[in-house]
Amino acid sequence: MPPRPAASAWEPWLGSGALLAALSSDDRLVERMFERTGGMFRLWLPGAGKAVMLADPALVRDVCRAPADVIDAARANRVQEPVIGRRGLACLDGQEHRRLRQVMAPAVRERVSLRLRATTERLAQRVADDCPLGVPFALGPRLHLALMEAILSITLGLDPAARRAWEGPLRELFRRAASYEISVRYLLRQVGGLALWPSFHRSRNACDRLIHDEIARRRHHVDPDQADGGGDDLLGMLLRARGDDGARLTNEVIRDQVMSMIAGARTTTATGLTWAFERLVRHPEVMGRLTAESDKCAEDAYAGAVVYEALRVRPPVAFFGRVVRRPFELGGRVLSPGTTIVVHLRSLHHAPGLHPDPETFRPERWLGRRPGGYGWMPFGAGTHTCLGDQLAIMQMKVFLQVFARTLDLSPARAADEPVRLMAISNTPGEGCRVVARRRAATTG
Ligand code: HEM
Repeated sequence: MPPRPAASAWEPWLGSGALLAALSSDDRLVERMFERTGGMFRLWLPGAGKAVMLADPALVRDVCRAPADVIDAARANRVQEPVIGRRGLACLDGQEHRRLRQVMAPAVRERVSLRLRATTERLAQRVADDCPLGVPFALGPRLHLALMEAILSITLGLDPAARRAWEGPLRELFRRAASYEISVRYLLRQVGGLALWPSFHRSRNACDRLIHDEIARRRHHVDPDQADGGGDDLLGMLLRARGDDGARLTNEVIRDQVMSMIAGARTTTATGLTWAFERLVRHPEVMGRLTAESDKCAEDAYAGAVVYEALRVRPPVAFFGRVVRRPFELGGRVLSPGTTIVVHLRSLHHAPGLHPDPETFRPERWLGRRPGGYGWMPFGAGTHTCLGDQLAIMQMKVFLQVFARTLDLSPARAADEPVRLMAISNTPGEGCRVVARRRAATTG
């Protein structure tokens, strides 16, 4: 990043304008603000007040390394509280947060290489086989449905028949939670903007009833003191877990973690995968190399590199946030308590001097090395880093390889799909419109 120019009185106004423009789907102004200000600018965030937006890796590192009594890693996530609940993982801090992460991690981290991989392969093959042939269609919505199915199975072990009862209420709840209405209501929460929202509460209650019925059914039928009593999905692990005092988790705490997992996984991996295909179909040489590797079935190094690169050039989550607890010096400025720090991931990943030729989609840059440090952080960083990172990477690699083995994909239109900011997701404007043809080698 170039040296930071002196702060101007106009900066928060310009910064807020740039964010507004980004929310109405043009984030070029955000990039221009970063160019003007050397990777950090001030703005006002609706509902949160004073804020700075960051894209300078050195400053992001300073924020991520700051001690917990200076930077609050959970407070910025409270905007998720209406859905994931007060005790949802992202809203917690300290000992309670650490303990719950330890309980939940095995469901999505340690099992990733075993049974989940085979299940993911079967799911990806079904989705690839169901794609229409020879006509343009949007691949994204199909990936979203498939990955929702996956997370419901990992979290609650739901089979297809049981899943049908959950899909409607969850869709309804998340439709409201991702709408602009929730931002306005969050802004007005002090005067009852969220409390006085009957349709939202009806949707949430419908989901809560399903979760509590499932908890009750498991508690009744299985002995959670057995090694795999309660099931080997996330819910089973939560039912068997005990707190430091030896007591079991309450139904409310379990409900909040189930919702945290579904909310965390619901669109993120599918959006990342949709972007990976959007990039691949516009880079036939990359697709060719992925296909050659996938045909061998034994390796996935190149598929991994494609995933890392897609998450770099088009991170599905647009930002993550932290809040200042005590006066904090950052890049020559002192941020006062209560200031929200927003890390803008796409600009960070394109910061000058970080990745050579940053605009180019080139998976080769990741061959023989894993991303690390503060210049690649699609999953955030520190104590609140994404719990599903390894699961998401595995799912993306498997889908890419199965699709490459099964179909020839080409873009339905030549131009890149625009990046649309929806809530905090960067989504492909057309949902990745492609034309699929069955690969000659794989037919019959
Ligand atoms: C490509 C896919 C994904 C991306 C890009 C992504 C991104 C993120 C980001 C940026 C955060 C915030 C991290 C921070 O504040 O430092 C986060 C948190 C979280 N994610 Fe993901 N995520 C993905 C997939 C998943 C999946 C599949 C799951 C569930 C299995 C999941 C569950 C969570 C949870 C529970 C948290 C909160 C962790 C905590 O606060 O301790 N995510 N994710």
